[in-house]
Amino acid sequence: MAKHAELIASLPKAELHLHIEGSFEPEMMMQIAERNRVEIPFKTLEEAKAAYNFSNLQEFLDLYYQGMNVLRTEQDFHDLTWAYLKRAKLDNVQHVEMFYDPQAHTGRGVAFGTVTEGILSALKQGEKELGISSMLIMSFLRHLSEEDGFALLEESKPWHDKFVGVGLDSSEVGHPPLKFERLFARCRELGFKLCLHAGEEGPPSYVREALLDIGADRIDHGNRSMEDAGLIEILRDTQTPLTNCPLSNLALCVIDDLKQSPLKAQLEAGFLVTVNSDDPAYFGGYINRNYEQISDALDLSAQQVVQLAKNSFTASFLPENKRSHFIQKIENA
Ligand SMILES: Nc1ncnc2[nH]cnc12
Ligand SMILES: [Zn+2]
Repeated sequence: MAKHAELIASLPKAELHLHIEGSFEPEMMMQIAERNRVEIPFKTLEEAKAAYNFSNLQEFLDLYYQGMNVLRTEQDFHDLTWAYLKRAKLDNVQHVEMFYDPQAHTGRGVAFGTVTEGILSALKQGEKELGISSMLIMSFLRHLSEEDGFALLEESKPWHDKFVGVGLDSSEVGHPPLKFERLFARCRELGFKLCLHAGEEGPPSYVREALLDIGADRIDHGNRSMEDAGLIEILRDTQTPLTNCPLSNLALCVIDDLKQSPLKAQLEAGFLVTVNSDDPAYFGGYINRNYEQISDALDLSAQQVVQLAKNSFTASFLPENKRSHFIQKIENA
């Protein structure tokens, strides 16, 4: 058992970096494939699990996009989201800011409204029945063009009040934030928070672009920021949140060992860093397992674990009164 397992289980947490399509467990994938009569390349659960094996981001993404191909109906998206929320509840997640990738669905003929309404209905149910508050972040796929991004922004117009922000994900190297400079400027004008994956595989210059040229409100991953002393200073001084995903970093070979994670150094440098699960069905663990494994690997103190849980609310897009409510709850725990 992990050293701080009980403490971790007891702490209220916010999950700020979670792709709902990355919570698609192979069991559910097989059920939905059957229900929708969609062919998948696995005959058994064992075969599916054996395929969840990758050595970089692109290998993972190829599987991730293939897996979500079985999702076709509003009910599918509802079921996927509901399953995640029930699982998150077990880990004492009390607030989630969830990414989804509409272009990965509209690009194969599933309507934007089908995807979005399915997710939203489950989030509403999660609030009511599980007491988990939630916000939705619409992500742009960075391997597609900025023009495609503008088309998504237009298509999503009737739902703009349902999103707290927009994101940028998928294949990082070769697709720097500045490729989407005009798109994010427009999103900022529309009042969206900006969350960009940067510095996962890509160089520190991508984090600089996200932060200084685009004006990101949060950096997703940001591991490679540690290679740039100037950037370290900026991240500390601006308190721009970083959403670190330890088991994702390990599975995608961003690090060879959890001991190489920058998380402790970032905490000790005074960054507003958080722990998240990214794509938990693919990377071997939901949020508590991420906290447990990284705490053991880096020998984090109980105080540092508590700090991470507090950071998860401080770094959220919740209004100040709600953030301090949760932080108070942690202090009283
Ligand atoms: N870790 C990750 N990096 C980039 N794009 C993603 N889409 C889903 N998970 C991702
Ligand atoms: Zn991610």
